[in-house]
Amino acid sequence: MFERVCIVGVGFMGGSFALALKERYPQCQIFGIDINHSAISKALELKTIDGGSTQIKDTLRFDPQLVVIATPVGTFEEIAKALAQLDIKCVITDLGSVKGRIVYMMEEHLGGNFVGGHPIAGTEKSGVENSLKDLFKGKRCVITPTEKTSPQAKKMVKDLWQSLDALVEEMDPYLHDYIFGAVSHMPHAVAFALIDAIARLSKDGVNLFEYPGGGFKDFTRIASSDPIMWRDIFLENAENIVKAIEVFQESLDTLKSLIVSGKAYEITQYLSKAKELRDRIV
Ligand SMILES: NC(=O)C1=CN([C@@H]2O[C@H](COP(=O)(O)OP(=O)(O)OC[C@H]3O[C@@H](n4cnc5c(N)ncnc54)[C@H](O)[C@@H]3O)[C@@H](O)[C@H]2O)C=CC1
Ligand SMILES: O=C(O)C(=O)Cc1ccc(O)cc1
Repeated sequence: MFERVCIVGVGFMGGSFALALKERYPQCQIFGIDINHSAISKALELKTIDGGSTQIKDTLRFDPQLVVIATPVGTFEEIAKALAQLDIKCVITDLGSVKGRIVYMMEEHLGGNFVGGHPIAGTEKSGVENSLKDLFKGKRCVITPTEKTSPQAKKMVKDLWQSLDALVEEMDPYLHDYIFGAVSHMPHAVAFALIDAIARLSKDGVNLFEYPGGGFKDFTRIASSDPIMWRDIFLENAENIVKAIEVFQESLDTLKSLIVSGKAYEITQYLSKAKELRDRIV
């Protein structure tokens, strides 16, 4: 089914997508584009890609059936403009964590052949050397077609994700940003901020980072995530994230007041409700 696929951004996600494609379609040739020369050489060395270039114009030479954009979301507009200038006619999709405005902007440049995508699968690691071939298996993948999306392009992207054993769900681009602003982006902001707080609570020669137990490590693993990727997500989905942070601050303030006033019963109620909701997550 797939013979030539081009991946723009050969990092953790682009590399994982390449490995998953290769496993499913062993005959598929994968060409990587990355502004960072060392990403291309590592990917070639690991045989994650079959060819590569630091120049997006080389996409044309490869004549792909599909282009997958896997760079930080802040780079999407310049990449869409470059692909539009090359007059690329194939289907184009992406793996970015923010959709909303971005999807409509990409469509302005690329037309109905663009289909927004977001696999809800990842880790705190970045770089092609950390790529995982089974990353998408059994994981949700949101696609965000609009009224402008070509039905054939949508079908190609949907079928591809299903063939990689992902669980595809279609969603409005702005609803996507509300949901993932709350369940993914805000918790990452909280994890980064928690580390900042612990740094500021360390004092008089006491380095609090020497003492964490498993809970702290579990909770803050995602604060090891790539700063550029997360800067771009925070800026691109700012409105939803700021609202979610405000709601979180209210929840924290409620708990804080219960602690300050020593209301043991109410604290138990608050914690029991949170535990019950958390225990329901599969
Ligand atoms: N890391 C994760 O767990 C997940 C990430 N995503 C999304 O996937 C995308 C990629 O993330 P990662 O692979 O984790 O990042 P990464 O940092 O591992 O890889 C990004 C790659 O893009 C390259 N790049 C940056 N600007 C470029 C440009 N203008 N042209 C060509 N290449 C460029 C970088 O050199 C790097 O190799 C992001 O949009 C992110 O929001 C989505 C789901 C999960
Ligand atoms: O590391 C984790 O647990 C993540 O939550 C990874 C992740 C990061 C960004 C996404 O858009 C989707 C998944």
